[in-house]
Amino acid sequence: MPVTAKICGLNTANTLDAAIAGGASHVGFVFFPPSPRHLEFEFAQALAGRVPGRVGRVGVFVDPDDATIEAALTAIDIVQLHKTAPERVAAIRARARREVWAAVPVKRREDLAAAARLRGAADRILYDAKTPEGAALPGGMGLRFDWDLLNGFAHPLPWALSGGLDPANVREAISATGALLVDVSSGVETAPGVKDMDKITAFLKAIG
Ligand SMILES: O=C(O)c1ccccc1NCC(=O)[C@H](O)[C@H](O)COP(=O)(O)O
Repeated sequence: MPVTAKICGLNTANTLDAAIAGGASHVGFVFFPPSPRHLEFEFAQALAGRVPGRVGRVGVFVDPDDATIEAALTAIDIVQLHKTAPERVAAIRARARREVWAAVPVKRREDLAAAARLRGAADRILYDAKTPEGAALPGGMGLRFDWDLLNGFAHPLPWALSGGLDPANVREAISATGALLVDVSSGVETAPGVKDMDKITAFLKAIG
């Protein structure tokens, strides 16, 4: 099975185009004002218009209210939720009528128990590195977790691997975990929120 990739936190036309040209299966737009990758809805819509139908447009949210999701729906195909309780994930999925991914932050093996609670609520789990208590962002911080924690884990849903991936380590991450979908943000940036076209291209080449 070919491995595919989501390039997250895209915020310029050039870097979005590089992700599409490089073969990304998904592109991510962040709707979370504290993030350096946050997009206004109108701009997200303009970016979304550049994305061909074969590429999934993923909206990234942190425990959003209904109005926030509603405002973004015209720009996205998939809702990705962080810090959102399973019952709320299910409610958003029912209301938005979109595929829903839910992040499971991982630092220790016991963190994986959260995955089972998403069965029936989400369509896909995004295993991501747990960010420190009090951190401004629940993702997009370039942190990785111990990939061996996924060894032998019975995944309750389709899943993707995220957290601290970059062009140099993504191949090893895929070998270690068997991931078929990988997700990256900081690893293809030159500074927080500043995506780099060459790094995007290198990341997508590395998984091919
Ligand atoms: O990227 C953000 O700014 C962000 C903000 C709020 C919630 C989630 C966020 N990112 C989620 C992602 O899907 C990232 O791609 C994922 O956490 C991996 O990030 P990185 O470790 O920097 O590659």
